[in-house]
Amino acid sequence: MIELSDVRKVFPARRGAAEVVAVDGVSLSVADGEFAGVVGPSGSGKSTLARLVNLLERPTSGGVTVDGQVLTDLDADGVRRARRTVGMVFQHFNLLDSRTAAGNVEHPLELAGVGKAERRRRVAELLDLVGLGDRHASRPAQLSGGQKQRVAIARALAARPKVLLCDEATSALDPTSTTGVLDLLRQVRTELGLTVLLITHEMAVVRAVCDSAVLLDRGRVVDGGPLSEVLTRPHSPLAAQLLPAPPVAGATGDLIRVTVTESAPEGRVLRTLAGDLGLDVEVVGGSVETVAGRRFGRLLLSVTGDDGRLDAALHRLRDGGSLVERAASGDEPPPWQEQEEPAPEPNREPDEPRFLDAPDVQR
Ligand SMILES: Nc1ncnc2c1ncn2[C@@H]1O[C@H](COP(=O)(O)OP(=O)(O)OP(=O)(O)O)[C@@H](O)[C@H]1O
Repeated sequence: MIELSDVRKVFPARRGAAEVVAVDGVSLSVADGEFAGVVGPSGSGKSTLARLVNLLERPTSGGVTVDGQVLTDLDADGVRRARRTVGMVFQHFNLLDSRTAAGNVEHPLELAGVGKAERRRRVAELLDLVGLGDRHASRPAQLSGGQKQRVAIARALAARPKVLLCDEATSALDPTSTTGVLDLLRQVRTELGLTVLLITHEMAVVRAVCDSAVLLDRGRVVDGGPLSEVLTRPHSPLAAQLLPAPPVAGATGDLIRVTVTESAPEGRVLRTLAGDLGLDVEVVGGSVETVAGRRFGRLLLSVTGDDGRLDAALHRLRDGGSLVERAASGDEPPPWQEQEEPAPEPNREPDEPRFLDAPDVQR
């Protein structure tokens, strides 16, 4: 379990630059076995937050507890020992080029003083686990990006950690390798009972693997929770990023956006509007995604009928558990969408479409 309580990290002013409050009073709890995401715009404090969890950065104030141990109470030696319970995977793999795949995985075991026979056994087991049982002798330069990240994951698991921190672990990978690495992370989470904290700017990654997520903005948590709750929460800026909504530009008529879920699926929504209430309904746009293993989607519907029947329709859908909003072509994106985006890196997937959240979301 990971527990952050009111954690702040202030980088002091240096060489004429002002001090930076990178993390500003974050409290966060990730349960044992949970796969949690941290998202937010560039500079919002995601990487700093990850580094606070294993005390690569010491918080300026606040407490960090991992697997029941209050890391912020430990001295430097204690922190070094406790850090073994936290594995870390980075965007650019951070492998030693001079060592083979096996040598890289063996490295933390050497540092921990594990005997040679045990090291060999463990390295073989780990490389098998990540699907590289036949690449022991390959050097990083001979491996693809996805394979390098698999070696890095094996290395992070060498000391049998309880927690795995992944900082943009798939951001340098092509889509196929990304899928393979995410599948592997889910697999090791389940097989080894790990708790995973995954930092990413890619909403598709959160949708694919996370059970929960928090949205950071300027060092603060501005939204978060289990994804199934977030996606049905009115006004949720995190839901707005997670589920692409169809743009309203160019659409005409009375427009409504409906969030569909497994308990209020699109078929039922359309039947209610067209069948029960006899409205003319046109699907203008929309998408349905699998998020946290369940189906969620947002539809933009153009509905024609008199005002009374339209109001009745909105009530009927809300009573049936759907999140419904009226949409208008003048919808403005909320302020958090206007912040500067990170510069795209090579091989990054194109930015996800963004959901334009209307201010009148109601159940
Ligand atoms: N060692 C440091 N010294 C001074 N400022 C720092 C340091 N590390 C990070 N910062 C600042 O703290 C803020 C948060 O940075 P951080 O890297 O945690 O953000 P991020 O959300 O991970 O950004 P990105 O998505 O671009 O990687 C930024 O303003 C950054 O410039």
